[in-house]
Formats: sequence, structure tokens, C-alpha cells
Amino acid sequence: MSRPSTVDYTLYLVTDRSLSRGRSTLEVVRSAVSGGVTCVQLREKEASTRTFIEEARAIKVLLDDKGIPLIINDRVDVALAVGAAGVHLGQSDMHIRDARRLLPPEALIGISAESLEDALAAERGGADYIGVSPVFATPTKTDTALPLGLDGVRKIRSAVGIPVVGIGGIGLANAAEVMMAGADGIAVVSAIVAADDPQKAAKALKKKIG
Ligand SMILES: Cc1ncc(COP(=O)(O)OP(=O)(O)O)c(N)n1
Ligand SMILES: Cc1nc(C(=O)O)sc1CCOP(=O)(O)O
Ligand SMILES: [Mg+2]
Repeated sequence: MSRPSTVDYTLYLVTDRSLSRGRSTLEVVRSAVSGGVTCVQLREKEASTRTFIEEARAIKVLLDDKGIPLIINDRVDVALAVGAAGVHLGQSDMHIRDARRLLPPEALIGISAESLEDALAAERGGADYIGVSPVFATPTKTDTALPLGLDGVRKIRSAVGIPVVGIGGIGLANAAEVMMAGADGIAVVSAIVAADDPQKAAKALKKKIG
């Protein structure tokens, strides 16, 4: 497992095979990387463990070549199996305390914060970054907490010292606002994964967030 010396969360792609319009996740990631994504989270909710691991290995080869970290959604075992840079854990996933026991010390752990209290607890618990969960409502994930909005991003930003990434309902129309509210990056699913051309979509988002 290897952690890049500094992690660039600016344009953070979260995958979703159900939104990929028949393209493989590897294909979408390749295209998005050439458009400028800086971090990739492999999020597989339905795949078998074996498929998840095989896909993660193939994507990691692509990302390693570009120095882009691969984060695994939910599954500490998958992250360990493939030597990913880290994991992203939500409020119902494995506790960070337990994940830290299993993962090597250099592993990145991102935590979803559904409130200011969650963000403070995540920082105290040793999280490497926080996902503000969600900033806006999104059809991509409907079992979220209430949207925290730009004000939530501002409040969390001023309360913690670790990187803060906004997620949920972020696209070309509001990406700059999320950054202006103090986020270190935007995490997006549909704006890239479901786009006609993920490379162009990533490029356009990158331009918006400077
Ligand atoms: C960057 C980022 N932030 C938040 C989440 C959501 O995590 P979680 O609440 O565990 O929900 P699932 O993604 O597991 O459905 C995330 N994945 N990434
Ligand atoms: C994976 C995920 N987590 C969220 C959270 O609020 O924690 S929202 C979300 C999906 C974000 O998709 P889109 O960019 O298409 O809105
Ligand atoms: Mg989760």
C-alpha cells in the first residue's frame, strides 16, 4: 500500500457502474484521468468480492502510472488485497478505529461527515480527509442525510484542519461555489460517469474549479 506524499483531492471521481452507460469502469476511469481527475474512488455496491478485486487491480495499474491515488469504497479487505492508497468509510461502515488497526499506517482513510459533529469526530479519530455528505441532494444516492449545503461546507471547513471534499449533486453549475465555500475538492459521480464523454466532462469541471 502506498500513499502519495501529498494528495490532490481537487477533482475526485467516484465510480458507479450502473451509471456508466454500458462502458466498463476501467474505460470511464481511463477517460476521466485523461481529462484531469486527481483522485479515484472505486465504489462497487453489487459486484462480487472477486470481481471488485480484479477491477481494482486493473484500475490501480492505470492510476499508479499517473501517480493518482486509488481509494476503495467501504471495503477494507479489498483495499488491503490490492494495496490501494486507502478507503472511504461512511457513518455505518467500519469504524475508523478498527480500519486503522487493519490497514498499514500510510493508508488514507476518508470519512463521510453528515454533520459538523461527525467532521470533528473524524478529525479526532485520525481521518485523512472528510467527505461533506451530502452538499446537495442527488438522485445518485437517495439514502443520504439531509443536505448540508454550502453553509455546511463553510462550517466544516472552518472547524477542521484536514482536507474537506464536497459530494452530492455537484456538477458544472455549482462546482465553483463548493470550492468557494472552502472545499479542497469536489467528489462527483454522475457529472463524469454518466457524461457522453467523461474526458471532456472532467476537463470542463477542472476548468470551473481552477
Ligand atoms: C468522498 C466521499 N464522500 C462521501 C461518500 C459516501 O460514503 P457513505 O456514506 O459510506 O456512502 P456509500 O458511498 O458507501 O454509499 C463517499 N463514498 N465518498
Ligand atoms: C456516493 C455518494 N455519497 C454521497 C453522500 O452524500 O455521502 S452522495 C453520493 C453520490 C454523488 O453522486 P452525484 O455526484 O451523481 O450527485
Ligand atoms: Mg460507505
